[in-house]
Amino acid sequence: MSATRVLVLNSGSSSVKYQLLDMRDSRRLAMGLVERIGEETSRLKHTLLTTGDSREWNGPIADHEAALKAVSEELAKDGLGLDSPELAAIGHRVVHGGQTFTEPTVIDEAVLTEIERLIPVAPLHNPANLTGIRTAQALRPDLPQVAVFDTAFHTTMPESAARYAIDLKTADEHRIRRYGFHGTSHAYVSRATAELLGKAPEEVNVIVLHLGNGASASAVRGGRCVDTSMGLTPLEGLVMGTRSGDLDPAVIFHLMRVGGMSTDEIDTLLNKKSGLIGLCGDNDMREIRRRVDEGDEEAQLAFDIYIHRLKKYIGAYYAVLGRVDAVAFTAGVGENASPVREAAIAGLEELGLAVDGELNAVRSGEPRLISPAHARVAVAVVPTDEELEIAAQTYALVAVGKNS
Ligand SMILES: Nc1ncnc2c1ncn2[C@@H]1O[C@H](COP(=O)(O)OP(=O)(O)O)[C@@H](O)[C@H]1O
Ligand SMILES: CC(=O)OP(=O)(O)O
Ligand SMILES: [Mg+2]
Repeated sequence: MSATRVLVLNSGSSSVKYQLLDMRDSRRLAMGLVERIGEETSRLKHTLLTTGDSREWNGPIADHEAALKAVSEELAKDGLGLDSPELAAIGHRVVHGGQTFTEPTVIDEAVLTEIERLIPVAPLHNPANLTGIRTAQALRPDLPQVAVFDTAFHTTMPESAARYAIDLKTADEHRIRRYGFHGTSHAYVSRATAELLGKAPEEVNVIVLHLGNGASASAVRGGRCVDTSMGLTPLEGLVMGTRSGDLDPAVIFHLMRVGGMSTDEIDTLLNKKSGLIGLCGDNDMREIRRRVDEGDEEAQLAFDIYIHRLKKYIGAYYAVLGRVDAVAFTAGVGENASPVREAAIAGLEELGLAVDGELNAVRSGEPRLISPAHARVAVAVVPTDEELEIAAQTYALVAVGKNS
């Protein structure tokens, strides 16, 4: 019996998402989520997809190591434990791979050292990713562990997009450049959008809008990323759940000199207390829309700022690409919030962009067009599947070794 299963771990700052897939037919066997790690009210939700049964566990889970052990126990209850001989590999989402990692990579000590070296540029993400890897290694030391990097898809950006206009020597000394993130999602969604249009990825230019709690836009020409909105860290670009996105860098000097704030305080302000939550106290788009519908002015302003920034990036990437075949909305907000899609595209008719109200209101887990028939540019909702993409890349890497 050959091992054909892959466990995918996506360790976030306070959560772990996981999926177990059988790569013979890319079928999901189990999936789940541990959230609020480090709090008293942590929660583990596990679903066995072969039966559809779900279990929930509530109580304190101290750290990512404890979370992964709890996940391993849940999987074992369904006979899918990490000790299974059918497990071929564990695939890990790693957020920052710098310029070093342009491909999925089998993890060894040197790879771990490099991921650790990149912590200063991904302080919310890389430490959690590392704990996930180390815990998984301790549970199955014999198994290949593969890192799939958020930054990899963006390494095709030309220097004109990847460089900041600062002194070259200083930039190079500190490896300051635009890396971009959510690359696994941008890669998957741009390919799925081409498929939806019945074309090969090489034939189409797509603007991908990944709108989750973290949010980023990318310009993809013929399957290759040519620009993206996140930069050195996942703080640049769009307005996000808790992150400010773009601002005048002088805001930081001002807060230090005039506001008397420390570097760490400003870091926390911009990464955790800004964006939608900073503007209106809520970061969940469902809650913000509910408040907007009740006439809440703060929520309306937060929504308007969010949409204004999004629209600016659509225009910018239209100009970068020159010709656009599709704009694709994805992730939690992009897939579910029809008012966001409607407002972001409103007024762009001259660019060939429009949304059909009825199509936009459809709720579905399938890729779908929401632009009117015969529109010059397709507008689409394309659900992302970072876990499937990580599993496919992980399996491709380990299966090649086995079959050759
Ligand atoms: N039905 C919905 N309507 C509007 N927004 C939604 C809906 N469901 C989820 N969201 C938004 O999606 C966000 C989470 O997106 P997700 O892609 O899962 O983020 P992440 O992977 O960064 O945690 C939530 O914070 C919420 O704003
Ligand atoms: C890179 C990033 O912002 O990731 P997430 O959306 O998972 O926070
Ligand atoms: Mg996400």
